[in-house]
Amino acid sequence: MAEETPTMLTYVEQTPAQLKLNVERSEELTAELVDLYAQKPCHSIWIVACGSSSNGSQCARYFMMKYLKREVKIVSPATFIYGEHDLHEDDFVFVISQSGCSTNSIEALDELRKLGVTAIGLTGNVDSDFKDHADLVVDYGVGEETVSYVTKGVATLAQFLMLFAIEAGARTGIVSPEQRAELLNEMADAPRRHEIVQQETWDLYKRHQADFTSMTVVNHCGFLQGYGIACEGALKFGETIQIPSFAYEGEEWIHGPNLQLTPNYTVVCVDHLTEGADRIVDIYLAARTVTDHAFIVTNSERVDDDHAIRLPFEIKEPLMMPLYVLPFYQIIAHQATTDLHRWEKHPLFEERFRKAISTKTDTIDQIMPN
Ligand SMILES: O=P(O)(O)OC[C@H]1O[C@](O)(CO)[C@@H](O)[C@@H]1O
Repeated sequence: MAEETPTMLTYVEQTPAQLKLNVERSEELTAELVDLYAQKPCHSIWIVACGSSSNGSQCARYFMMKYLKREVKIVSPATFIYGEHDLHEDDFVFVISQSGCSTNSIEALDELRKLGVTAIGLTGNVDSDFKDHADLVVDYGVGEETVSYVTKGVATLAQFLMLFAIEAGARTGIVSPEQRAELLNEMADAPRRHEIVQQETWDLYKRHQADFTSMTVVNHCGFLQGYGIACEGALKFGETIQIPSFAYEGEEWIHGPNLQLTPNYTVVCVDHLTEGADRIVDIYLAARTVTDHAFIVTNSERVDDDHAIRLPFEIKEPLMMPLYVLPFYQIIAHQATTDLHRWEKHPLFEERFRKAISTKTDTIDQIMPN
């Protein structure tokens, strides 16, 4: 029997097993990057990445800052190449591309070489074009993912960056052995939590299928790691459902973009579960006064269950939550696109835009044929 073509959902469902495998081989998985990091005291960390690779980094950013006690800067490859590359001599820089085929990320590796800096490329495909442009190619451990609307790759990237922070922190004496053990122990529960969120999302989707298949404009809000998750949600909804979909830091949303709110808008909030959590709930409740199409990931009792995704487990380190909250967005993006028969793009986009400008090398057709 012919094998079924994998979909986004195939890889959402594979994510818990990959998260489990990777946390169990934390030290080995991150060793190459940790060795380089520990060679000399680091000033700041720069991550150069676009799209989901940038969002996965945004999801891990505050965890990395907390456990490495360093600034972590995320810059898009073009911005880096065109001018924002004034590196301090002790800065630690790497470029991320899951496919290893994004032309802007490949050029950022070339830019690093021009600047005389070791060009480190973090990727899910070590045999991609990255290998011809990097001094060191590091595999972040996604396993296989052949669908270009990446899902497993985003969660495992965020996990890799968090594991890197734990192991580099432990190696440089910032993270104690007890802290390391506690963090890895909680991360070992992320696969189970991921499965719970998958189920919660299917329940929410079934209750609100009419809402999720009638969205016209979506505004996504969150703070800190909640903002990272919202950024990835905005990208996925935009890429797949093909509707205007934007992410805002919560307070930024209510300082302007909220002025366009109508009962037709969809608003999605992600509670980051620490200081400021009340504020995101306030923002969600304010949005609900105008539109019924408002949803939130939260454990707050101020919010009714009907519009909420709950996280019914003991969370000690909320900065880790992207590892198991991302499927909320991924499942809705997949299912709404499927229900709406919206996988095809506009014919002029296919015929003209794709020919007018490219963002990936030709190798992408072998790496992500689906
Ligand atoms: O991580 P990569 O492979 O560089 O891709 C970055 C982004 O490019 C896209 O494939 C669009 O070209 C996005 O789906 C993806 O998030």
